[in-house]
Amino acid sequence: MRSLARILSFTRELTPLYVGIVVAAVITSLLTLAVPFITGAATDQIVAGLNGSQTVDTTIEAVLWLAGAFLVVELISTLVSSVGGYWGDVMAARMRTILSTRYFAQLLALPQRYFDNELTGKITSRLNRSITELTQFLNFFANNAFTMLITTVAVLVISAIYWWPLAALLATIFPIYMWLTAKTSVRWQALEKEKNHEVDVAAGRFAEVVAQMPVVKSFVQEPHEHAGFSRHYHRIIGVTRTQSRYWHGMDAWRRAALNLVFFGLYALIFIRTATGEFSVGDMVMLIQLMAMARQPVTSMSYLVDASQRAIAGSTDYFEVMDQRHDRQPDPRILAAIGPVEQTNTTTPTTAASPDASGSPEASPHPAPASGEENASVRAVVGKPSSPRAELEVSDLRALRASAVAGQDGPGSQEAVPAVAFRDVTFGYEDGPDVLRGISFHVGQGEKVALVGESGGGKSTLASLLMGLYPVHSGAVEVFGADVDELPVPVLRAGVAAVFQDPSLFSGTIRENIAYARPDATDEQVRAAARVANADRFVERLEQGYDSLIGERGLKLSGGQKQRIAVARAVLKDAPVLILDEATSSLDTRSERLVQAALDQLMVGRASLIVAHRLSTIAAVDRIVTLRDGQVDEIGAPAELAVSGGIYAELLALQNQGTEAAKKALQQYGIAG
Ligand SMILES: Nc1ncnc2c1ncn2[C@@H]1O[C@H](COP(=O)(O)OP(=O)(O)OP(=O)(O)O)[C@@H](O)[C@H]1O
Repeated sequence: MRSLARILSFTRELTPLYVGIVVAAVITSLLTLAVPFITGAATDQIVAGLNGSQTVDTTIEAVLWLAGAFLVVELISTLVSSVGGYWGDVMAARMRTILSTRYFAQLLALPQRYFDNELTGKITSRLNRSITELTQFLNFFANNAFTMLITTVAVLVISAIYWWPLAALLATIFPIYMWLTAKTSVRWQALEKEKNHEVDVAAGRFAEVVAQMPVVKSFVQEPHEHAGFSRHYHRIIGVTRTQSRYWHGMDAWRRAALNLVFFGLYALIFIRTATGEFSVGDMVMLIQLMAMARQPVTSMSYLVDASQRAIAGSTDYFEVMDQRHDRQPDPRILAAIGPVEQTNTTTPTTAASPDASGSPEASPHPAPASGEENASVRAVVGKPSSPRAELEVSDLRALRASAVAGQDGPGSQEAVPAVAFRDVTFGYEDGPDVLRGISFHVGQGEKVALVGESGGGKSTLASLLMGLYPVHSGAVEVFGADVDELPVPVLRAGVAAVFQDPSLFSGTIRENIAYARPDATDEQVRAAARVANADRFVERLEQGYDSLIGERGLKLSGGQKQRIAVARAVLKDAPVLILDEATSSLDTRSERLVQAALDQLMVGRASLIVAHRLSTIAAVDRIVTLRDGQVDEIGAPAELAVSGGIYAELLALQNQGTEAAKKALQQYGIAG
C-alpha cells in the first residue's frame, strides 16, 4: 500500500485530475441514488390511480413530472460522467507519460552494472505492465471507490430507515466478501507473479532475437527460438488454468454467499409488502436499492485484485526507481527523474560542490600536478553544473588547458598526463579481480596500445577510463582529475570512444554523425565525414546525409558503419580517445579506409588503443602489455620488439605464418 501512496505523491501534479474524477463520480452516484426514489414514487402514483384514490389526469400529470425528473437526473448524470471519463483518459495518458519518461530518465542515470545484469526486453515488459496496471487501477479507483462507498452507505442508511433488519442483513455480505476475496488474492497473486516471470523472460529473449536476427538466421535457429518463446507462453496457459480454476471456484463461493444474502433480503421485502408494512412503491424502491448495493459488492473483488496488481506494479516500478544512480549523473537527467528519494545518490548540487565532486586533493591518489593546477582543476570540477552540454565539454577542455599550462609553466615539476592509471585494481561485482595494480599513463597527443590475451582486461581498462565502473583501489585520472570523482557528464563529454561494434542508431546518417552535437551545421557534419573518409560513399547515396540507415545501421556495410562511427567521434572532438579497433569484419580496402580515418582522428588527442593489428601497434608511441591482469611491460614498439616479452612474441608468431602461429595470435585478438 505504501508504494501506491508513493505513486500518488510521485504524480502529485495530477491531483486536480484525481479530485475532478472523484467529484464527477460522487455527483453521478448521488444522482443515481435518486432513481429508485423516482420509480418508487411513480409506482405509488400509479397504484393510487388504479385504486381510484386519485383521478387518472392527476396520476398522468404526476408520473409525467416524475419522468421529467428522471430525464433531468439522467442527462446531468450522463454529462458529469462523460466529463469524468474524459478526465480519466487524460489522467491515464499523463500518468503513463510521467511514469514512462521518469523511468527512462532513471535508466539513463543507472550505472553500467545494472545493464550487465538485465535483459532489455525484460526491462520494457516490466515497465509496460507496471504502468498499465497502475493507471488502470487508479482510474478505476478514482471512478468507482467513492461511488461504491457512497452507494453502500446510502443503501444501508435508507434500508435501515425503512426497516433495520434489512440493513443488518445487507451489512453481513461485506465482511464475508472481503474475507473470501483476500483469501483468494494471496494464491492468485503468487500465480500472477509466475505468469509475469514467464512473460518477462520471453520478452527479454524476443528483444534479443529481433536485435540479432542475422545471427539467428545464420545459425538456422528460428525453430529453436520460436519453440523457446512458445514454451514460455504455453507455461502461461498452464498457470492461467490453475489460476482461473482457483479464482472461479472461490468466486462461486462468493457469489453463493451473495445470492443467499439477497435471497433473505428479497424474501423479507416481499413478505413485508404482502403484509402491508411496505407499499408497492416502497417495495420497488427497496428492490432497486438492493440491486444497486450488489454492484459495489461485486466490484469490490475487482478492486481488491486490481489494487494487488497495482501494488505489485508499483513495487516493480520503485525497485528500478530506487536503484543507485551512476555517480553524479547529468543534472538534466536527475531533474527529469523527478522527486524520487535517492539517499545514496549525489545530487547535482552536491556533485558540483568542490568537496563532493572530489578535487584531486581529496583523491587518495593526488595527481602529480602543482598546487596551482590543483586549484584550477578544482575550480573547473567544482563549479556549479551547467545545464548546457557544451559547457560540460569545455569543463574537460579547461582541465586539459590547466594541465597543459602546468606542464609548460615555470613552476611545474612534472607533466600532467591526459590519462593516468595509478595502481588500479578492479573486478566485476563478486567476480575475481580482472586487473591488479595497473599503472601507466597516456601523455597528451600520445598513442598508447594495449596488448594482452583475449579476456585479459583491455576493454575493461577502457570502461574504467569512461567511468563505467568504479575501481576497487587505485585511481584513473584524466588531466589530473580522478575519474571516480569527476561528474559523469564532464568526464564523458571529454572522452570519445570508437568501439569494434559501431553501435549506430536508426535514423539518418546526419543524425548519427551529429549524435554528440545535434546542433552541428551541415558543413560541420560534412567536414567530420571527410576526416573519417565517409564523405564519398555518403554523397553517392541517393539521399546523401539524409539516408536512413536502419536499426543499428543495418543498411550500411561494416566499413561504412565504422567510418560513420569515426565521423561521430570526430565531431565530438574530445581530447581523449578510446579506440577498440575493428578487425576481421572488414576487407583490406575498408580496413585501410577505416585505419586512415582513425589516424586522422587520433591527431592531437591522447589515444588509448585496444589494438587488434600488429601494423597499428607498430605505429603507436608506446605499448602496454598485460599478463594475468597486471602490466607486464611498457615501452616504445622498437624497445619491446627486442625485449623478449609479449610483443616480441607476437612479432615472432607473425613471422612464422603457420596455422599454429595464427591461432596463437588470435588468442591475443590480433588479426595480423
Ligand atoms: N560486464 C562484465 N561483467 C562481468 N565480467 C566481465 C564483464 N565484462 C568483462 N568481464 C570479464 O572480465 C575479463 C576481462 O574482459 P575484457 O573484455 O576486459 O577483456 P579483453 O582483454 O578486452 O578481451 P578481448 O580482447 O577478447 O576483447 C574477462 O574475464 C571477462 O569475462
